[in-house]
Amino acid sequence: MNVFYEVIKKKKSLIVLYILTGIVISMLSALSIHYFQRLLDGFGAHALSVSTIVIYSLIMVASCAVNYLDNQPDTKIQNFIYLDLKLLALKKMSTINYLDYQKLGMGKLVQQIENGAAAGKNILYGFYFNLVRDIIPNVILSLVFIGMIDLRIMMLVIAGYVIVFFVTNLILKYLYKIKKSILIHEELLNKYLVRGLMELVVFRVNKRFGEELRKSENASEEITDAKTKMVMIHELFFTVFALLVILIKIIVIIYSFISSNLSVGEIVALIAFLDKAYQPIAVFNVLYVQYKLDKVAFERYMDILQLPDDKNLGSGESCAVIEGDIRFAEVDFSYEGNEIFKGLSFHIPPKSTAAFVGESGSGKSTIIKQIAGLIKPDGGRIGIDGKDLSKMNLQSYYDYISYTSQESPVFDGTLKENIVFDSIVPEQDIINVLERVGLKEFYENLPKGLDTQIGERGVMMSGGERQRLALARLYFQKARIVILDEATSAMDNLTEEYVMENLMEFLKDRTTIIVAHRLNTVRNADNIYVLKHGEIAANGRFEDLLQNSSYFKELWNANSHNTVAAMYS
Ligand SMILES: Nc1ncnc2c1ncn2[C@@H]1O[C@H](COP(=O)(O)OP(=O)(O)OP(=O)(O)O)[C@@H](O)[C@H]1O
Repeated sequence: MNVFYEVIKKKKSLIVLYILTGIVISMLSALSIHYFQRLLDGFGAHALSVSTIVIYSLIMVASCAVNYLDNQPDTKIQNFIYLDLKLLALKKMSTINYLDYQKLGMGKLVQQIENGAAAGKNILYGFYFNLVRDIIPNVILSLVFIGMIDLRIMMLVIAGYVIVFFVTNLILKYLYKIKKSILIHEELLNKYLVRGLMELVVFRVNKRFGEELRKSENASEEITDAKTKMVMIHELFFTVFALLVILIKIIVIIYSFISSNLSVGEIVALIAFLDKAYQPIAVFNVLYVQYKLDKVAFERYMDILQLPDDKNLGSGESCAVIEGDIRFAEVDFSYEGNEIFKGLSFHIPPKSTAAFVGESGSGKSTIIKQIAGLIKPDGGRIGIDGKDLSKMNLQSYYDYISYTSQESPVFDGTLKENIVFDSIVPEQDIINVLERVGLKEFYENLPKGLDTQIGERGVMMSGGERQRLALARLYFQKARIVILDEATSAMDNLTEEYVMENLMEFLKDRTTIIVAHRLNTVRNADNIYVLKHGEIAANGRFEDLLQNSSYFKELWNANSHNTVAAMYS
């Protein structure tokens, strides 16, 4: 599997060392039984040699030392496999086709990645590595040493293996079904959990928690029952297996007694080797069953990794957006057959401010995502500085655009880091910007000023403060095209007016695109596009629209505040 190769290739030498150490441990273990047999026979015959005692002791000491040293690669390998698989999922998110990403539910996705990474670790580390460095060497060495004592007993042991494999395959089919049900219910449970954590206020006030808890309890009961069933089936297998080994041991003892051609040392060694020959097979069976079941979880993880990438992220023409000229020419777009735009055309000249307004669902966000190259048109053309966006390399395009949404993330770090990241900027410049976004007072009240920790581990910020923090970042970016998607939605009118006035002044030589529900936000835009069901119902400056577009007036009046404002205008 390609994904395993991706993980392994980073730590090739560590893995080779780990496999070799495993083989050495198996050899030392077999040799220790062999020399123990020689010790016993030496005792019995009163002919114990010093060299046997010395070699036996050295084997035991070496075995202790290698077992201890083995912990280091062992711990490293199992952790990095698990974590690397998680990182691969994050890497996938950085290139995944946006529309496919939208279809993935967040809670389920997190659990799918969690289960998949754990399953991948079990498959690679728990199954393949165990097989190569432990199970195969132990089985081969035990059979060789048993064969050296008696070939017929070796054949009996091999016959036992066939029975074990037969039984294992029988139970596997049944376990598959149970495992799939566990995974589905675990993903569901996680979905409810994430939803409950993220929507606490909505769920509490709307009294949704009761229903969510009921569904979660059902899922949790299904998981518990299915897991218990799986353990019981596994344990039944072990019990049958232990009985089989006991039976073979009794046959060997009776056979040795009747034929009376084996020494006490040989019988003790045979019993020990029988355990060594079967123990890895028991382990193998558990691992094999687990491997097959883990494949179910791993396939679900691979489904995510195999989702298509946005092809424009890795290929296409590199570009330099100098002007910031945006042109939609006859753009068509549908979401799975549901038509959103048909022949949509408009032009946003460089260094102008364009705004998109309109009722919910009219297509504003879809246009923004198309300008950002996330959603591709089905027909028509989007031109940036005259070049076809669908032929551009988005990685180079993203050097020139910035996107700020209403959900402004606050990162774990200081106020300064949250604004300029790791750039070196004079503190006074940051303080000046904080004033322009109306956060001066907020900053002045912070215990350590710009070095105060905010976000998860520090000061919590209100929705409006977070949005102003996100806007402060814009003052330190050099994007030619700036997208503000409901970026001031959580601010009060006065604050918004102050912040936007400063920001528009700062952005006057860039192309700025604003999406807003509150029409006040876009009052000063050069061109306002009024969208209705995916079409441009009207466009122009604010005052002109108010006079000439009945639909815009309707939108303006719809807001209670605006209604009052309109009465006095
Ligand atoms: N991923 C999707 N799959 C299917 N339909 C979608 C998807 N995203 C949006 N839509 C539909 O496309 C239409 C336009 O959605 P869009 O998000 O662009 O509207 P909007 O004007 O930004 O709405 P709002 O103001 O509520 O954010 C809506 O009818 C919406 O239901």
